[in-house]
Amino acid sequence: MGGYLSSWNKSDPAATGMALEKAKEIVSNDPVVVFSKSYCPYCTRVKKLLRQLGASYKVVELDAESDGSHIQSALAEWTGQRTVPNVFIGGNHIGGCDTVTEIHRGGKLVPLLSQAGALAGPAA
Ligand SMILES: N[C@@H](CCC(=O)N[C@@H](CS)C(=O)NCC(=O)O)C(=O)O
Repeated sequence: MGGYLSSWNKSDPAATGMALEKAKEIVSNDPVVVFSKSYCPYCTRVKKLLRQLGASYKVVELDAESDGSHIQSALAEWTGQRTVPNVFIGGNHIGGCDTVTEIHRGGKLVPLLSQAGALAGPAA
């Protein structure tokens, strides 16, 4: 059985493996990474919070990437989380919008961002 319909959106271990390598490389190269979907309101909320805090962050919009569904599967295998936003800070998996918001409420988000080097230093 061939054709694009038979492969559409089905699990593809090789592609997921390659997507995992790619996701790990992105996460190790950027202090803050948000795997997102452009239409996702929770993603918008997280990106807005990070922007308001003055953090620099990398966004990967999975719905705009040709291998986005493979990256999503790879993230699910790696982190146990399939939903977006899927946020990493300092190379560590943090979670989604609820978790990031909760961490911020507890006063721990800014220190995490700072430790990861995502915040500009204090003005001289
Ligand atoms: N409680 C989650 C909600 C996230 C959520 O429901 N995201 C939706 C998109 S708006 C999702 O990932 N749905 C599954 C999918 O898009 O594959 C959070 O705080 O991040």
